[in-house]
Amino acid sequence: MAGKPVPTPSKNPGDRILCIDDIRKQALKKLPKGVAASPKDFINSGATEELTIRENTTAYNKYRIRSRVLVDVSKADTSTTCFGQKVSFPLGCSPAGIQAMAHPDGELATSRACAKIGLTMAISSFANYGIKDIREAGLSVGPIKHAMQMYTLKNQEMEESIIQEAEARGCSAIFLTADSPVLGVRYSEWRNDFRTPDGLGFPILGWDSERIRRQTHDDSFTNFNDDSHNWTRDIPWLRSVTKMEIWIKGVVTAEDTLKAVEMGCDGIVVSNHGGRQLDGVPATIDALPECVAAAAGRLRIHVDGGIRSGTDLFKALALGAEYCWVGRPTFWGLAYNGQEGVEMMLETYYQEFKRCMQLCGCNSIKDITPACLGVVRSDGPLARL
Ligand SMILES: Cc1cc2nc3c(=O)[nH]c(=O)nc-3n(C[C@H](O)[C@H](O)[C@H](O)COP(=O)(O)O)c2cc1C
Ligand SMILES: O=C(O)C(=O)c1ccccc1
Repeated sequence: MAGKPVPTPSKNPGDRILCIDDIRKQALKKLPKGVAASPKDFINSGATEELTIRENTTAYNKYRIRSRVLVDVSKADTSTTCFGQKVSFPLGCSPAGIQAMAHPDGELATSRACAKIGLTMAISSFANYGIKDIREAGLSVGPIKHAMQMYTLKNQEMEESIIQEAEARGCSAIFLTADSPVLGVRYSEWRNDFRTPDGLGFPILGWDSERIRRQTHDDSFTNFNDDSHNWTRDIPWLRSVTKMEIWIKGVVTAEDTLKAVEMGCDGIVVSNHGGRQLDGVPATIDALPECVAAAAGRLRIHVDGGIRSGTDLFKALALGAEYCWVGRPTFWGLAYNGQEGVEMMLETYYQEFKRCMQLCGCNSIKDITPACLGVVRSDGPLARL
């Protein structure tokens, strides 16, 4: 359970894991080298100039924390709820495909780690393990909620059967990834002719390794995802086939937040796919406030992209997100040390987040409000939000 730091395996003080970037550095040493088609590049890179990837992280730096002092924070409580279940703090593992390229246990390890720390996980349609196995792996450790990530597929029968399987196995929500009618323009992936490493399948889709290896990542996307996806056709259809919550992942504007409200969605994940789809879209922390304002409490709002510390998490909550997700750090944790590495990654966020709350004088998640932040201006004092 969150609260106890996970012991650092390395005896070498220089290798001690103290922050997320330490885990990333250790992971890079472990991920297969190979210059071509390297999973390392695939995980860390994104679309064209990678402006959005960089801004996802750096945009957090313009906020400063208006910390309040002399508050009794001895009983500060980081817990909240996600999909109706108590979680130890507001963080989960974003849906991210092909986790077995970072560690053979892949999504099973991530599910166990999330359950151990008391958090939620989203399952990618492109997971290397089946929904049943991922659910059972987590549930064998403790109560855990899962969201099932979906794309609108050209093959609607297949889409429906995946949704039914997810519901039957006890998933709580659909995350409909809406930012990917086609894959982004990815120089690194294309130059490297990235293909899923040999031996890994996508059981949720019924694809074996041989089939996957025949095509590039880009081709499999193009052949598979329906670029005629749209709000008015797809959301009512989803509602008609499932009782799970329906969330739209990939929203970065007030206009689309209003669309999601209009279509009766349960929530949105403010996300730019970790800067892997359309380069030049805003950092998610910069898009969040307009989405929060447009929603006006009518749907739930989560966010992912570039969150690399407990302080980033705190800032996202202060700006109106209810829950945050991380993508690449899961791969780094897996590559570093499988399930234990993901636990260490999640614990690192937990420790930083709890201390940030305490040092800011916050005793509960509801104490984290816009009043906790200011914006740095070049020409004057800190501006309040
Ligand atoms: C290697 C990799 C695979 C991903 N696979 C998926 C996926 O299958 N479905 C999806 O909706 N998003 C996918 N994403 C995007 C993540 O869900 C998430 O939006 C993003 O990674 C968050 O940004 P961060 O990596 O900066 O935390 C993937 C991201 C990465 C890095
Ligand atoms: O590359 C991605 O961003 C992505 O969404 C994905 C989808 C399927 C498998 C691996 C990654």
